[in-house]
Amino acid sequence: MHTLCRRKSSRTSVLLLLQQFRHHGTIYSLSSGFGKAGVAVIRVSGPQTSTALKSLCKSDIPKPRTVVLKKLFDPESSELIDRGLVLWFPSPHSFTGEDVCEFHVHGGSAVISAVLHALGNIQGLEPAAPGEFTKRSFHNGKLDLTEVEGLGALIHAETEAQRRQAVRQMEGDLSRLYNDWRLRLLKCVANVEAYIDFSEDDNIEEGVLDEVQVNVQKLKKEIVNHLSDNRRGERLRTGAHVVIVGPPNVGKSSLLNHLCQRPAAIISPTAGTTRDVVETALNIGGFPVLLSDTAGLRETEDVVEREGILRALNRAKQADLTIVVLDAPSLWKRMEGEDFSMITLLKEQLTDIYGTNENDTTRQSQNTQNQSTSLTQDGQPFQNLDHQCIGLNAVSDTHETCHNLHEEEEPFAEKIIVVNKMDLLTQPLDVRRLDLERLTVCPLSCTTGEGMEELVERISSSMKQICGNPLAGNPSLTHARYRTHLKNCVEALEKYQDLQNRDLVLAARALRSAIRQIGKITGAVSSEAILDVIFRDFCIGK
Ligand SMILES: Nc1nc2c(ncn2[C@@H]2O[C@H](COP(=O)(O)OP(=O)(O)OP(=O)(O)O)[C@@H](O)[C@H]2O)c(=O)[nH]1
Repeated sequence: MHTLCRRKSSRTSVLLLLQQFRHHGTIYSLSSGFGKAGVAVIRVSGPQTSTALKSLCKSDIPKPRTVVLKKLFDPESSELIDRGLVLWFPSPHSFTGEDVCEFHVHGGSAVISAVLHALGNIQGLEPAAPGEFTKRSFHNGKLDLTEVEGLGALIHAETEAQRRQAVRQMEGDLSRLYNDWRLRLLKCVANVEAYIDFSEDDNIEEGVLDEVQVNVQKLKKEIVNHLSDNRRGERLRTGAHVVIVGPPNVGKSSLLNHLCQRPAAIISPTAGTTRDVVETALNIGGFPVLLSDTAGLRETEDVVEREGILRALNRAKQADLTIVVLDAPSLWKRMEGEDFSMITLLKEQLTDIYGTNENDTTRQSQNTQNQSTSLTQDGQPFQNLDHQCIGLNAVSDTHETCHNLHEEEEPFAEKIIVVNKMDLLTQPLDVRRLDLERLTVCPLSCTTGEGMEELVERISSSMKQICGNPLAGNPSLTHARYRTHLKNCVEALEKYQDLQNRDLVLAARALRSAIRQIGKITGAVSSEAILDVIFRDFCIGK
């Protein structure tokens, strides 16, 4: 235990020493957004900050963390640049942990340029790289990597739910969870190493390994639970994919335009107008949605349209939520006078859309196992028929082949059936009779707007399922890299369990590897290459 701690503390001090030398320059940048604004904030961080402050203000440094109104001058020409607010944050009580100052000036581009130019002329000052202030903050122990990424997510947050999740992460909720796991594992490894070192002298408590085993098992269960989240946190951070599909001319583009309240897609009475995927980002009920309109699905010889249909099916396969649009007049025509159940009818409608039947599906799935693209008799490339299973799963669970193919399918591949153009019906169509388990049917008229509110509510409640409540329970796993490291961690814990009775030295090594994996999430273990990737997404000035 002692040796372990000593080794760790000497490594930590070398790391700290390295970090101190790594970022010795003084950086400056505009920290508020570009474009005209009432106020712009220019930030400086590093050892030369006080020099920069005195040079521009032509006065002594103000009291720490107190706003003062100052005239700002160009140090070279002594010309007045602007009058603004100045703040001084001496190290270590600053965002970066270094000496920091902020100039809050008028937001015109000429003012900003003049202040940046004046700062650039001071010896030792250099423009900041993207995310460099935050990177310094990380290196100085102010934020760990999960908090850094929470801050990044907060800056990019566009909806209320995204903001809530990001604030929680920035405030250290995930960091606390992962650090708790890391500390518990450190305790386990310390006990195992102590057992290895001292057991022969009988100097170690009985049952220490049993206790480790119990703790490892408990921890593994907690991590596995955390991983089994249906990627809620990631979906909330990046946006859930909602895809509109259906036959041509049923009003898919009209629906997209209605939802995003702008003419994003072309609407026309000509069937087959939409050829490619049209994507737009929306906020539905506080959740981020990436909504796609797609080409109408039908048999066609047109090569461009076929490519559009292939893209539509691909998009639908990746969707978190699929909105299948049908049109009420054709649905009504099919129901009129015919005596078959709603399930059969709907199944047929979906089969029409996805153009397959049970036998086809079996044949097609064999095709897809062998090759993703095959040729039709006339030598034309065939679309990847794998996608044609979508929709049928929801209707018939007896579709074994479909099911097998979709074992990997996300559980949130939900579907909503929209019956559009209700305004054209002269006779009532009781769409409630179409309600099926797992499928919601929403009657709608894009022309009159009737049914739109209910549809938005339905999408919104699907989003709640897909993205979860960011404030409830344990914090969500928000980044794919956390998932990778946690999976590796679970594997290492399983390796420990496998080896503990056979080779304790190797088992201890597996435990240490599990600790390293968690350390990589928080940044306790990091490399410049990984940091570069993480900070690359930050803007300049942050
Ligand atoms: N009466 C009526 N017409 C509608 C409604 N929704 C859309 N339309 C009309 O139906 C036609 C087709 O609408 P689109 O939104 O282009 O249909 P689409 O499904 O995107 O068509 P494709 O691009 O061919 O796939 C247009 O003339 C729309 O004005 C509706 O609720 N009622």
